[in-house]
Amino acid sequence: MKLVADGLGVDRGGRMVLRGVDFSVAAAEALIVLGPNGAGKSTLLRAIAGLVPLAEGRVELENGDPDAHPGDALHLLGHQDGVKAGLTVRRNLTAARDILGGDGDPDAALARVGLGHAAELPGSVLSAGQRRRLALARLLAAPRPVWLLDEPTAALDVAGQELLAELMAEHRSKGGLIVAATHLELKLDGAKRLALQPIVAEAEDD
Ligand SMILES: Nc1ncnc2c1ncn2[C@@H]1O[C@H](COP(=O)(O)OP(=O)(O)OP(=O)(O)O)[C@@H](O)[C@H]1O
Repeated sequence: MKLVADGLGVDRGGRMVLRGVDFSVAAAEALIVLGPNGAGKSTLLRAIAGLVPLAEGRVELENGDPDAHPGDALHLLGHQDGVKAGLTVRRNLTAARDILGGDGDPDAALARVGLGHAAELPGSVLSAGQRRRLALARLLAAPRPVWLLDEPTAALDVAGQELLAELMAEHRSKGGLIVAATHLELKLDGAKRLALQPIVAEAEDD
């Protein structure tokens, strides 16, 4: 399994925000996407997930399950944690597993991210860091090989960042691959790097 982008370009609102993006990430590898605000990191993850169309180039999951839609092979953990406020923490996970498929154990996932004590609480009472931990638990409850992580350390305390590093290492050791967008350093041993810069509007020719 390999995630490959070749000459990828994306237009948002009539302006190219990504152009000529090339990368290749194989099973057990990771790619860190770096860049300042507005460089197109989130857009790239959404383009990989098929949530925004490509204006140029291609991105494909090679040697994945030929019968599966590429979107079924990935998780996109975005800025929004996707926590349903009216559901309990456990129900948040079981609902996600029902929708996404998979055979992960929700209670084991909650214990792993340090939310075992909160299983019966409504999602609405979780703190920002707990919401992010619940989003990480979703990666465990509905296992998928490709993790697309957008600023995954956001709201996590030091212990939470250690936990994230462990989960990412375990995922790779099981043959998963990771693309993570960040402003900051991430603990991802041997990761490839892709540096994005905002595309400055080109001067118009008269
Ligand atoms: N729906 C949209 N319509 C028009 N422009 C958009 C849209 N979504 C994003 N953009 C623009 O695309 C560019 C890249 O945005 P993106 O959110 O991908 O950057 P980012 O690198 O993730 O930034 P940050 O570090 O601030 O999260 C920005 O200039 C943004 O204004």
